[in-house]
Amino acid sequence: MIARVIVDVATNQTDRLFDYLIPAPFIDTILPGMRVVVPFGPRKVQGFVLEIGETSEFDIKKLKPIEELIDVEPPLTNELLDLSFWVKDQTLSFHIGVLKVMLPAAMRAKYKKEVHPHPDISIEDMSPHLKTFFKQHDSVLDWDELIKKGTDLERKLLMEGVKKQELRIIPIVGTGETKKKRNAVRPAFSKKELEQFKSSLTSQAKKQIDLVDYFISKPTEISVVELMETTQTSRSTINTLVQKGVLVQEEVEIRRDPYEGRKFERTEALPLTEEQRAALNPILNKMDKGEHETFLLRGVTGSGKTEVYLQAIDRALSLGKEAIMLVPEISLTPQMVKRFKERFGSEVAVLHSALSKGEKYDEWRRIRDKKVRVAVGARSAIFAPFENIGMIIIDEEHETSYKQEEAPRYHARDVAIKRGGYYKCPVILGSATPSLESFARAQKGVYHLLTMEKRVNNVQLPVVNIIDMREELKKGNRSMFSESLTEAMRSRLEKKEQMVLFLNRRGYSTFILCRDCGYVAQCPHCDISLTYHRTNQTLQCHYCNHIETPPTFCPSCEGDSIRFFGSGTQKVEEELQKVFPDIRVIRMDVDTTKRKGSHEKLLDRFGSGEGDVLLGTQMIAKGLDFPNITLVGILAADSMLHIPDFRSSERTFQLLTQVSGRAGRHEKAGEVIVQTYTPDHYSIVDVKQHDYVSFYQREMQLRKQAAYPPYYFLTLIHVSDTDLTNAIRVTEKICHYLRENLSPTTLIFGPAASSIPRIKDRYRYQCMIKYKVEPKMIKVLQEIIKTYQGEMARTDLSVLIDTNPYMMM
Ligand SMILES: Nc1ncnc2c1ncn2[C@@H]1O[C@H](COP(=O)(O)OP(=O)(O)OP(=O)(O)O)[C@@H](O)[C@H]1O
Ligand SMILES: [Zn+2]
Ligand SMILES: [Zn+2]
Repeated sequence: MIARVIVDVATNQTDRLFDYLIPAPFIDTILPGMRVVVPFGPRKVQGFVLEIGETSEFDIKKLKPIEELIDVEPPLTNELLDLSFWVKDQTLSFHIGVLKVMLPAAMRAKYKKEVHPHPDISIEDMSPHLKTFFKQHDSVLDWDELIKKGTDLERKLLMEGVKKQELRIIPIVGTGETKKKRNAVRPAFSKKELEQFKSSLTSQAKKQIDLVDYFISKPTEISVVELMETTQTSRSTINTLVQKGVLVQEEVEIRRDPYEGRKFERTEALPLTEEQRAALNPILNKMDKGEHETFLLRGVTGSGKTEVYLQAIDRALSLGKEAIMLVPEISLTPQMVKRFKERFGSEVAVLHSALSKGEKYDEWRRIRDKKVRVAVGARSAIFAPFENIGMIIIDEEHETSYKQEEAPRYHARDVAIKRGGYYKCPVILGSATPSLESFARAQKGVYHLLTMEKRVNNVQLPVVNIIDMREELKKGNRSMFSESLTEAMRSRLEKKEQMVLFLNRRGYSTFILCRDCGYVAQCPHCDISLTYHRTNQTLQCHYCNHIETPPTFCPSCEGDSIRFFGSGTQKVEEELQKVFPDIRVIRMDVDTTKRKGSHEKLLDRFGSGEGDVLLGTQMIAKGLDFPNITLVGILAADSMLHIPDFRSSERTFQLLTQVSGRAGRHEKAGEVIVQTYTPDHYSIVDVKQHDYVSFYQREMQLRKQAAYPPYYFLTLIHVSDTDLTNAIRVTEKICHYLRENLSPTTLIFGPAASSIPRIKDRYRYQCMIKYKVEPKMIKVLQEIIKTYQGEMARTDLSVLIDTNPYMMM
């Protein structure tokens, strides 16, 4: 017997199946989808078994045997193995990279496996040899040890035990951060004793008193870190009380189910509005018939798309099937997760990047073991290893985070549709602002278009006012808030209503500039200006992490007119405090949400009314559904328009619409104030009118003129090298080769310097291909990779191909 294996060595020469002999003990147990250890040249490497066969095209005598089975049950299903071939071709990736991206990160490393008697079987009922085996060993047995040390017969018997379900193998996957424990303290005294102790303290021991007070009101265990946070005390104060015997310190296990112990009230399906019903029916119809179709659900913000998703998933479950729900990372908020947990309870697994490796593995395991039937997660959840999928949903389908920006450069939307075809189930792409590609496909009838134009309960869409900031300047208002916005904020503060202030992070960061000579601090390794970070007063490069201290004198003219420009969220917060000294600001940006769970805490605080303003970046644009928000202010609406990317208008329109959508979602009417320097730009005007279709039509005109998607397909080839001339030379050669080999209707642009011509001391060039039909495309691109493979391995040259680019820089 032969196993065909993809080995974990990513070069072009290895990107194919290698044949290995299956040693006798593994013959009955080995299955496609399992990982193995195999000899490869002088090394031992991991690999995935993709096929098992009787014969090899190669000389059997020269084949080497598999050394080890890493998995006892295959982590990848047959369908995912098939899918991996397709993904690798579509994205021009190494096969091994695709297989690995389908598994949770914790499984990319080796892990321990414990052997236990199967819980459904008593040792007495086991086959005789296993019985004696367990009688001899009463401690926990390590699977790999047993396999390594055992005789061939013993190995075979063990394998059979697993197959016959007499044994159970429990993988012990480390969390990566391994420590699963934390320090906690609890009071050793009763409430009365605590009070007595408190009275024995002098008033100098203020911090100790604070701690004692805390435990008088809350006599339960709390982690040391949390205690320090809530009581604003130090570890040493806590230690003092531990030494005095007032508190007991102990190590407690951190539970890996992040939602364990949390109670979710079950919700029932809501009676649908007419529009929701009209959207849901055709989807249910397809599901009942067991047919695949891709639906594009365009529903304005607050139209109740989520309820449609929930009921579609519900139908899949009642048909005995499973469902995958994708949400962009940033809108995978606790609020969002809650809505799914409340409806489907313990049927839901959640996969997102805020989980630790171990937690992610546990959730993934629950899917693979069929313990849950709904997977909610960000991009990679599209590979959830279900085997009977009835529904796949991609919320906010226009989000570019569904495209992975490193190899394998897959788009979750394409994978979703591929899997939907395999399982003959519907796929819903939902958005208030669909991508142009998807809407164009819906217009052509490739996707089935469903529309919801009204908000639930006839709530009105917010009134959008556009403020021309050039006029403000003329009036002499130099602050970052226009008069209208200041007035609107004042009135919300009076009415005790809440507001959201949005600052676009991208293209709008703080930099330093010399007012005399125009010097801007630049990264010495990248052609990009450095960003000023207020918190630790440094200049940082966001591309290579270079850090330096800001100059006090201009390095160029030696003048002292160095100023900080632009406005980050911190700056906005300071300005807000100046105008409204009592305003309570909850700021959400990369700095305030670094710690795990802080995102949730900030939103909870805002939800419970502890803040007047939620101030933030992209992070607050989506998914928020708070009834008391009646004002949304957008500070620099056009900052993204100037990014050199053909999608910049589309992104501006999408983002502004999403942020606006946070206002007035319930009883209270909403207002949006958009501050801009380009009030006449259609992507801003159409936001005011809530007119997606108008925006779509104008943008399509421009895309047509400029030959961009959806009229053309794009492929971008990035060439970079520390050696400038070589980067140019290689790009020239590639362009030449493409011109020779692709059809005459295909447009080839390049070589051109990238819009950031240098990053980390590497010079960057591009070649862009625009095409309509190009059957030879994949072959030609594979040829290019092959040509430069060797040079890339030996030198600093890098040639990257992106067959569906979203980052044009
Ligand atoms: N049929 C219904 N009856 C009553 N309330 C509903 C119904 N459907 C949805 N809702 C409520 O309406 C509000 C808006 O719905 P939801 O958040 O699903 O909208 P959405 O279309 O997903 O919006 P967005 O794109 O802005 O996130 C929610 O509070 C939801 O609970
Ligand atoms: Zn200067
Ligand atoms: Zn840099």
